Amino acid sequence: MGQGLVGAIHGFRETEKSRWSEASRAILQRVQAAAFGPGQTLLSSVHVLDLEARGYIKPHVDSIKFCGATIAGLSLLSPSVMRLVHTQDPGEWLELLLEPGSLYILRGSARYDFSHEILRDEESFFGERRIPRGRRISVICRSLPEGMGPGESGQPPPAC
Ligand SMILES: O=C(O)CCC(=O)C(=O)O
Ligand SMILES: [Fe+2]
Repeated sequence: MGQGLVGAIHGFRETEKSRWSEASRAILQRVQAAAFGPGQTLLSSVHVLDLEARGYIKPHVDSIKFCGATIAGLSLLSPSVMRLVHTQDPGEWLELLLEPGSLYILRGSARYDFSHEILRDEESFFGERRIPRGRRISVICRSLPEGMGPGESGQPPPAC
């Protein structure tokens, strides 16, 4: 696990999955086509995170050692709010409403210069709108760090 994430996620279980049904593979291929460039190699397994209704993710930047330039996450079941905050200027922030079935893509400045977090139920508002949190499952694809071949990732982190 990347150092950035230790202790960042509360109320969860997770797995790394590399074998998928044909139907799921078709969906993952759409995610990959939308989010990743032809020059990007993906981590060999996909990260599946199951957050309970009271679970949440504290602000963090995914490890630059274990994860490359792009993070793409498919959200399932409960809607949630993801907040991005600039690491050098906390006054610069934005929130994303992650509807079930939606895909977010963090790359460029959003990947490196902003932390991301998933708000806990008590704080789960999108603007004025209350977004009650239930169980949420996310399916997260990440690229490998630049210059790292698929066989060189060492211990694949359960999460970045
Ligand atoms: O659940 C998500 O969509 C994000 C998870 C996350 O930030 C992480 O595993 O690093
Ligand atoms: Fe993350």
